[in-house]
Amino acid sequence: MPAYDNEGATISMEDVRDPDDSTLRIGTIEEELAARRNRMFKTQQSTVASRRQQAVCVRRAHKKYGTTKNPNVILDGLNMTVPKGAIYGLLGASGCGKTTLLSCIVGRRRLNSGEIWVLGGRPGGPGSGVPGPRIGYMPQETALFGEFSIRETMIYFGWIAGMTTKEVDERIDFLVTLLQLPNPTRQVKVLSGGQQRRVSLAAALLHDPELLILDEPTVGVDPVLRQSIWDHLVEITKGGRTTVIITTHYIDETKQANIIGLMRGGRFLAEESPMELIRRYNGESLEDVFLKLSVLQNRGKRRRSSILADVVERVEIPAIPDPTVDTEDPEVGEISGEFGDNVSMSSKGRGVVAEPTVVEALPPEEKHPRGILERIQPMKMHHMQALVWKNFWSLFRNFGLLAFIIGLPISQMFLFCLAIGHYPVGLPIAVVNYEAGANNTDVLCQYNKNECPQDPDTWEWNLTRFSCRYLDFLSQRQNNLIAYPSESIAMAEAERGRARVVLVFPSNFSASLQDRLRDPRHADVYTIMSSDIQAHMDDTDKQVEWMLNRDLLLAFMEATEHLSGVCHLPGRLLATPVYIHKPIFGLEVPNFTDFAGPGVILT
Ligand SMILES: Nc1ncnc2c1ncn2[C@@H]1O[C@H](COP(=O)(O)OP(=O)(O)OP(=O)(O)O)[C@@H](O)[C@H]1O
Repeated sequence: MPAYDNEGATISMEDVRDPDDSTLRIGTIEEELAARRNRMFKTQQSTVASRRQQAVCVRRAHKKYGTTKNPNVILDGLNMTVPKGAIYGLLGASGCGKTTLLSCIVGRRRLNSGEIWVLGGRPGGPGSGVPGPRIGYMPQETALFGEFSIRETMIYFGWIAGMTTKEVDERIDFLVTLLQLPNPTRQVKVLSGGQQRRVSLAAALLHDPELLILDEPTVGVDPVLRQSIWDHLVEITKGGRTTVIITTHYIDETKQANIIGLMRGGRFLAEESPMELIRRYNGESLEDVFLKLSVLQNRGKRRRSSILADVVERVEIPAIPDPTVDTEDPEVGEISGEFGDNVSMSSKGRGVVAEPTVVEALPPEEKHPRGILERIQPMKMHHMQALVWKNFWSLFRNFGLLAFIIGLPISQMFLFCLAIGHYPVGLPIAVVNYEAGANNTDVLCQYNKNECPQDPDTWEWNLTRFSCRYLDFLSQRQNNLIAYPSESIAMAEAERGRARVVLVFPSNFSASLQDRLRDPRHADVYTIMSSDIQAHMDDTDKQVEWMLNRDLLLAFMEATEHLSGVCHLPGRLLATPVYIHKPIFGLEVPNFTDFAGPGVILT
């Protein structure tokens, strides 16, 4: 009785091999295919070890694009088995998902569910060599650097694969001859599209990988060259070390493949040797076979029932419900007979001709303990070397980009030093000086600068117009003082952005200040309030606000020091009792450009 996995797939012939029996040799691909045909319905147990023996083994692959509500299902439970040493032709209509499948195999995309084993490991997993020098991948879209010559391109990819420059040079001559490439000194960007694709193919062949994955390598290639490419593929797979998976739209050229997988509707219609397919379906060509199988699939006939009805006892098996499949759609739910697993079936297995099933789950996935170093995968030296070399030359040869990269920070620094960080001068300061009189339009009002307002006999103070003294010193720091007759007008102007600060001096400012200093114990709130200069700051620019604030305080200190001077009193008598010495480091007058420059350069 055959063993089926939980989608009803029987287990492949290679899976039945004892994984521990290392003496068991895989024969030629033809022998293997014949053996599989004979064992098509034999009970076999699939093991991880047996899957890892294949070059590529895909099991129950599901891949969809789009949203959950509107999914575009590309791979729908696909199984694929590529034995080592085979040329595997992957065929299918445009858009059926060949590239998607290949990019999952090389680890560029991930399946939504299912298993992929490549050269015994999981793509991207530890020890798989995928991605890495064990595989050579020629993508559909070339990934070449236009500024490089053909030789430099080969050196870059050779270094990535761990080759030395000497080894690359030795290989270039052979590849140039094989693929009829132009002179290796020619720049890639001046090559034709077909020539560029051949350079891309050369890059994949360069390091003689164990697994070659070629996505339409013969597009735009003339028939003679196409033949020599195929001859080369046949040659390199002869020894059994190299495996090739190749997609093409020229169906008949895959006659030289050992196995072809005909892909349609997210699954394989067949996975067989080309000659056997032609014989079995009595087709004139592979194209003919593909057409017949497509018609069968469209009719809703299961390949297994239609092809193998004559060899299998007809037994009805219950369907395995699969919520992802629309049971009303006759296009979906075909059996996709994989040669590796022989037959798999979907949820629409209702009424399928098959033997009774024993549903077995896939073997558990191998768990690799991964250390932190393994997880972050530090870059290898030869990768670093190749990347630095590539980036250096591609920059060096692209003068516009180089000029931009060097010129941008220089011009940024230049503009920064020109425009930002200077000491802010000429800031508009609105002054409402009620002490000088509401009608006073002269912001620098009159006062006796060198006369001491202290009686020399009684030492009584008679402080007047101290606001004018203060404004005099402030104007030496900020020279754009504008007088306004009232606080409301000045505030309105500041709100329109015409003043950075509004200074208001109460009408009895000097007298109150004098009272406050002379007899602080009896100074009431009114006296204290009216002896303050009221300042309303525009705080949108913190740096400017900070410097302006500093000027307002320093001007007050200078005015009081001057007053102490003319009265022959100690200079700091009226100053704030905190003495700021010269800075230990930095400048006494701060320079914002010096302070912010390093940050801007780093940015
Ligand atoms: N990144 C993506 N996002 C959404 N849909 C995608 C994406 N890549 C491919 N598809 C769709 O998946 C389907 C299969 O694309 P894929 O490129 O795998 O087909 P293909 O068989 O390689 O086609 P061709 O032979 O023309 O190269 C297409 O319908 C395509 O539009």
